Amino acid sequence: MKRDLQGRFVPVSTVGEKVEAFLPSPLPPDPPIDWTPELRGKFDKALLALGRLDSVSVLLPETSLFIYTYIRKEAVLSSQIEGTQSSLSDLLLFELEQQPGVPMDDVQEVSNYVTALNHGLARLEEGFPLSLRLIREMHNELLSKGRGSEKQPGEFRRSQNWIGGTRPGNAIFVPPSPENVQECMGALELFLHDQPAHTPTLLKAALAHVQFETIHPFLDGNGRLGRLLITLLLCADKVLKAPMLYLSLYFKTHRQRYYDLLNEIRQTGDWEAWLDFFADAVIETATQAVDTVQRLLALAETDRRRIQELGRISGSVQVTHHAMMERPIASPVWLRDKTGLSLTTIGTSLERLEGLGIVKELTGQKRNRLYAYTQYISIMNQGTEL
Ligand SMILES: Nc1ncnc2c1ncn2[C@@H]1O[C@H](COP(=O)(O)OP(=O)(O)OP(=O)(O)O)[C@@H](O)[C@H]1O
Repeated sequence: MKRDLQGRFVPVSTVGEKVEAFLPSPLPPDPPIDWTPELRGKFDKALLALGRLDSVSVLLPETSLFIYTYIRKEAVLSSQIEGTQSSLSDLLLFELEQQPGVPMDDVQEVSNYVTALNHGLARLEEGFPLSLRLIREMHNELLSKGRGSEKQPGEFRRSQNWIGGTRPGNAIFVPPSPENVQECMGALELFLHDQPAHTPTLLKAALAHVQFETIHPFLDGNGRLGRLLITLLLCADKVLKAPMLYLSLYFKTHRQRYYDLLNEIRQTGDWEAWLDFFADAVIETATQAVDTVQRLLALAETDRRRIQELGRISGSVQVTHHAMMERPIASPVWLRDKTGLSLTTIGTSLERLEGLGIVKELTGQKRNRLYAYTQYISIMNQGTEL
């Protein structure tokens, strides 16, 4: 559905140039969303896919083990959109204080993303609302260490920014001036808190993401934070009990269409086209996530049966294997601390797991060895390869 311009242009002077900054109208869209049977059908399908994802993550005890690596997979993907060259294994090695195969700044960036997401989830758990304060706190975590630290972590921008182009004059888009950021974000916060009217969560997440990117409230990290916001909203409103839905891979795969849609909504007011894309993203991503969980569970089950056949020693090998489902790259010391088994027993268990081809030693050294649950990592890795 076509609407008028979704805001107004305000002349601003920046970096010696006069340009038109865009001041978006507050959400929700006016006139309201046109729920054609096709769009309604797609949203119903998206909600169904989310429900399935939520039920596998809640009903199966083992899925809680996957979350650790799953969040890290998202961090890798979301940071890759930004141009960071770090893999899931690099991040897991970094967290074990081992040297990853890529520049430290890159992996630090991915690690910050994990910290930001976990911070947001922990605050929600405490009962803190999804508010501007929480968004700024997460931004602080996202940029506080490494490359972004000079880009005002945790603070809304105090200068004019622009998207695309080398200067404001040839930019694709100039977001609102810094004087208007607080007001725009205040309106977005009201919308998130269902004022003046309730908006169903999935629709809210879709609309808020675009509005957040249009306001571009920070100097850097707007893409990553805007993507985090989607998952956080779904968790805050209990659509998902575990943070299992991440659209980064879909946005990365359909990047041009994603950017075009963000741009076009402002001009044409065609929110429905964006909602259609967003629902497709949710359906595909949630379905893939269920598939990943099922493949991981099947792998774990097959490996457990093989371990069973080891006979008398199998008990401690099972315990070690179980711990490696939480950390698919682990050191013997971490496994000892996690399981309470002795280092000697862990060593023997890892040898047996290696013998079965389930784990692989990574360092080739006699000391400070590291073990990877290779097939598990390769299932998780799908889509993250550079
Ligand atoms: N034309 C546009 N209008 C509004 N937002 C846009 C437009 N093009 C891109 N964006 C958004 O801006 C984000 C990039 O902003 P920024 O560089 O601040 O974020 P980032 O997290 O550092 O980078 P990235 O999103 O590439 O990981 C994109 O991910 C997208 O969400």
